[in-house]
Amino acid sequence: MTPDAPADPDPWPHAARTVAQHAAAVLALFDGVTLDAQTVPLAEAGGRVLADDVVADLALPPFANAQMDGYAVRAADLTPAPDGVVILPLAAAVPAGVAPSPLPPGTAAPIMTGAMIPDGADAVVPVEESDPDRFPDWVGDGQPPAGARVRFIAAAASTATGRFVRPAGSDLAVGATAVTAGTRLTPAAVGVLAALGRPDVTVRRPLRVLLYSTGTEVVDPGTALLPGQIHDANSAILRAALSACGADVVTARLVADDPDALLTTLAADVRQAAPDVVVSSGGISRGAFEVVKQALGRRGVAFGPVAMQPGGPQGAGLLDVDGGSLPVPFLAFPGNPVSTLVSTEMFLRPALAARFGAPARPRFRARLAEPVTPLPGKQQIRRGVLVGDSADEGPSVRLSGGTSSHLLHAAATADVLVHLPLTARPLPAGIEVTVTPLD
Ligand SMILES: Nc1nc2c(c(=O)[nH]1)N[C@H]1C(S)=C(S)[C@@H](COP(=O)(O)OP(=O)(O)OC[C@H]3O[C@@H](n4cnc5c(N)ncnc54)[C@H](O)[C@@H]3O)O[C@H]1N2
Ligand code: MOO
Repeated sequence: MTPDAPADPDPWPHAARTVAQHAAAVLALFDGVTLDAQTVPLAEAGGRVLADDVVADLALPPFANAQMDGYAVRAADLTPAPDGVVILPLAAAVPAGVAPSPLPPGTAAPIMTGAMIPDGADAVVPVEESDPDRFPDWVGDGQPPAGARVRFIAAAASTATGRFVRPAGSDLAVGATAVTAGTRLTPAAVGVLAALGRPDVTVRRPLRVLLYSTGTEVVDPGTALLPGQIHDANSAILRAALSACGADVVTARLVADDPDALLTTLAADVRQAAPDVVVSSGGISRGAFEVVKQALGRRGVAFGPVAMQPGGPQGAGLLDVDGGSLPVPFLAFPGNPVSTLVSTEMFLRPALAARFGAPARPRFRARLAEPVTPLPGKQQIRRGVLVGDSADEGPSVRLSGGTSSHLLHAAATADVLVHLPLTARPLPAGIEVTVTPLD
């Protein structure tokens, strides 16, 4: 197969896209991608995206229960003697996990946290408000000896109806939407589904991703380097980021700077692995061996500059490997590792968050700990370490490493991406900038 694209195919219609324009173009690539629903055991559902609303068919809590270890009472029975003390005869103890007998009027039943409130009771007096402030020994066996009584201290007399009672449905009512379709299942959301008694849950299947790291010089970690070779860092970066986004890398390859071979392999992989998106790194700038650009420039993928640093060269489009029958979103990131990392955070993750429920990065403000002069005409994304977070002034950020996109180790020591404003003016220390976490 001979690629029919010239070495440097037409760039974007605009000279350079803005970050927002390219982000919108990347997002639009996913318009035709839908992820079917699949049922998975709840134990495997954390982080997945819920396919359908889950409606509560059980109230949470399912029954009124005690919020404290103490005594189930009728609040109206706590009429104090002149010295403020209340004494009540004791009824059978109520452990958690049983259906108790109704509470005889004028009595108090020892009750444990989570145990069902007996019919007739409407409040719980904590054991600390009895004298002595612990349960009598017989409570472990359940039945009170004849004449057993509890003496409450004066504070207990102010017990109102409902005190330390958790009503049925006070967390979630029957018929309410427990978790909404499209929600990424957090530990708490999985917990709610478990509390509702769901052993499994219907979620969206993961996005299928094909990864291509390009460059004749790039070899797998674990391989001894020959002169001129480097290890493939980009596949590791992309795999980790995609995994955090809930996507599956179905195939990953290292491909040499041979456009014919790349096209042949890519066509076979697209047919076989049926990816939802292909992400490549390298081979897209202005050299003589730009394998991705040369192979795909006339196959639906456009290449050109984005006014961003790092990550200036970009490629994106609907890849056409089979005469248009299998258009697949294709994102071509630049080869420098920090460029791949920043491109992932600026374009891929936001699109996956918007379309498929991947976790979006929160944005927050931090003050520059040092002055910095941005690159004119480009949205510069630096790497930074948060230093100090005063209650009055919020966090500060110190830049980690220089601007160059080969400085991967400096990026690995950073907490955040630092989004410098689009200005050529020097930025003094103390000015606020937007940062996004990098974990
Ligand atoms: N004359 C020009 N040269 C370059 C320009 C330009 O505008 N004019 N842009 C520069 C910028 S900015 C970037 S970024 C790079 C992008 O180049 P490519 O996308 O073509 O990437 P490569 O040339 O293949 O590689 C760049 C660099 O990254 C290393 N690399 C590649 N793949 C990996 C990998 N998987 N793991 C680790 N490192 C990798 C590669 O060895 C190169 O050092 O172009 C500039 N040049
Ligand atoms: O824009 Mo390149 O991505 O700086 O290194």
